Amino acid sequence: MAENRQDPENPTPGSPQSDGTGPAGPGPRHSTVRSLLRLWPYARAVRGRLAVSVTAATLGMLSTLAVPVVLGLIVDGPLAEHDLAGLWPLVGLLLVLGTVESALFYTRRVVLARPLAGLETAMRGDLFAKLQRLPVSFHDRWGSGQLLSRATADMYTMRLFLAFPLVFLIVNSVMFLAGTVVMFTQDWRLALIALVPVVPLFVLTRRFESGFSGAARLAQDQNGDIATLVEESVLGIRILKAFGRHRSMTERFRAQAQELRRTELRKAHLLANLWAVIVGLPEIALACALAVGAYLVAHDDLSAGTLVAFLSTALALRWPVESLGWLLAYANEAATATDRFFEVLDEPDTPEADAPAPGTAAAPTAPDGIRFTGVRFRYPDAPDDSPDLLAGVDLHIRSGETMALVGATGSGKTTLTALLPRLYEATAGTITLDGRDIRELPRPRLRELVSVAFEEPTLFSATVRENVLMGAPGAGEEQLRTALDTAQAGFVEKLPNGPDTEVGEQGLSLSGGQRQRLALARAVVGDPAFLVLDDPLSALDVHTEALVERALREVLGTTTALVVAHRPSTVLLADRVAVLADGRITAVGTHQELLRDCAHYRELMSGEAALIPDGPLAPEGARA
Ligand SMILES: Nc1ncnc2c1ncn2[C@@H]1O[C@H](COP(=O)(O)OP(=O)(O)OP(=O)(O)O)[C@@H](O)[C@H]1O
Repeated sequence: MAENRQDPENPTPGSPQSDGTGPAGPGPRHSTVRSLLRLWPYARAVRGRLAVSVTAATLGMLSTLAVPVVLGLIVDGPLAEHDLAGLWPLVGLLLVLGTVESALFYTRRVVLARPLAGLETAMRGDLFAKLQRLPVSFHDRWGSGQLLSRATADMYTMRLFLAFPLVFLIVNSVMFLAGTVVMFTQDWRLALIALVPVVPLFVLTRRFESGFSGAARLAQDQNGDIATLVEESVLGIRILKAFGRHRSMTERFRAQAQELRRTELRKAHLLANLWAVIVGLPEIALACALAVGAYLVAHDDLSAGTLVAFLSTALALRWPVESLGWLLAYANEAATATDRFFEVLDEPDTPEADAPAPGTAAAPTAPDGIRFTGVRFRYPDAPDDSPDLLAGVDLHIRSGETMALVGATGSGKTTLTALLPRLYEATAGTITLDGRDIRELPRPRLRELVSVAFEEPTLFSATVRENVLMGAPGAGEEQLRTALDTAQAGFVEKLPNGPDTEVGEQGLSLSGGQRQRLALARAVVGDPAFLVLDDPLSALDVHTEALVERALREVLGTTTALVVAHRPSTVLLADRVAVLADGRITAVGTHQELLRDCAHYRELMSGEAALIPDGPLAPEGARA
């Protein structure tokens, strides 16, 4: 079985690199707006509420802007004329404006909270469904933490952007334009002075954006790398402890965390620089406007009330301008999260089934068993100068026959078995089941027909029953019991809740042999027409192995099976044995025939055979 675990000392090969150089690294960087526009198909569902939220926020902002105007009226009117009676209606108006503003603020928040939570759920659901559809080769390339961070942190970033920064980008722009118009109506000279910083700020924010978006992408990718490292360390904690590698793993974690810290500091530095200018420049412009305004009031060229109103308006515009920094930062982070989300969603799906060759799709199938004809395969990331791992495999497993597959370690046995349920696609040649090309079968149908038990038995955080019945969702209690009996999984009855006992994450609360037996039960529960077993008994003791073998023989009598075997005892389950070497099937025959005629087979079996010189597996000569 190909071990896809990571060497604790080396990073996941081919996982997306945080420097963007990995196979699944960042795609072409789009502009922030273009990236964010891709969210529209999801945001469309909440467009009505988004509009209500923007409208409420805009009206709230406008009522904020109206306050300085009323203040100006108070200063130039009732205060200048000592008219106390005229003061109260204007004070009342200020109160109304304050109340309206808080009501609108509440509306803005409430109206979006629920639909955006739904939107996040929908996006997360799409991502998960996509991950289930993507081929195994995709998962080989991507670190699990990269996918985890896309399904969690990135989703949160996108939802938060739609809830606040997006609304405020629109509202603040409207407020800025409205405030500018108000300032020009109050005094155009002061308005021009106050607006001088707009040009340098525009140039600066463009520069900031290009620097910040790179850092935001790097930080999000580094977060994914850290998630991968944490996940692998937790899953592999026993190995790390057993080999005393927990300290070196901690060092690696620290190094990655430091890198992330540096990136976050770079982001903070860029933002701080922008902020210093965003806050500083308008303050200087405002001070100039105040000086000029005071001069104009002193020369009776401007009323004091207008100056108060103008300054209050300009001060009310400080928030839309100052918030620009974090709004842009958030927009960039959301654009990066969107890019990362769609990088996964844009990956080509595994087709359900290839177009059947004309006239063959509905062809009646004959009981022909499994046929590999000229099958070739190489992993996409194999070195260019390496030969194909499978270089023309021809093998016929007759209907109802059990064929053992033996070969040196790394010869490609697991890979060959993985081609049958189309976990990988053969690069050339054909594989047929009862005469029908597997590419013509819809994948769900193919996987109903072909059942698999891998050497590394993966169990999910669910009950034993759920784990086993995964192999045949419609199966009932009787089939469950039969499958558990076949796999000699009697230990299940002794678990606290029998088959309804939850097995921990990856079934870690069970022993290796127990997990292997449950995986075997899962493979046989649906009485599959074709069974693939990848060294299914490797973790069992001799006694249990013998019991499983006896029960398996009954199951194997009704199916066509391919069994990867390392040990003679497993080979004995089979009717015939095929030898895989140099990417081809070099010999096929019964165990005895191969022992007699095939030197490579003798070599492969000799280690085990030597241990049982008088056993039924011993070469003729050894028993003599
Ligand atoms: N996902 C993968 N990507 C790239 N190369 C892989 C992948 N899986 C396996 N390989 C390589 O393919 C070769 C064959 O692996 P495979 O697991 O099929 O061998 P095997 O005969 O089953 O070995 P074993 O008897 O040790 O289980 C190995 O050199 C392995 O490194």
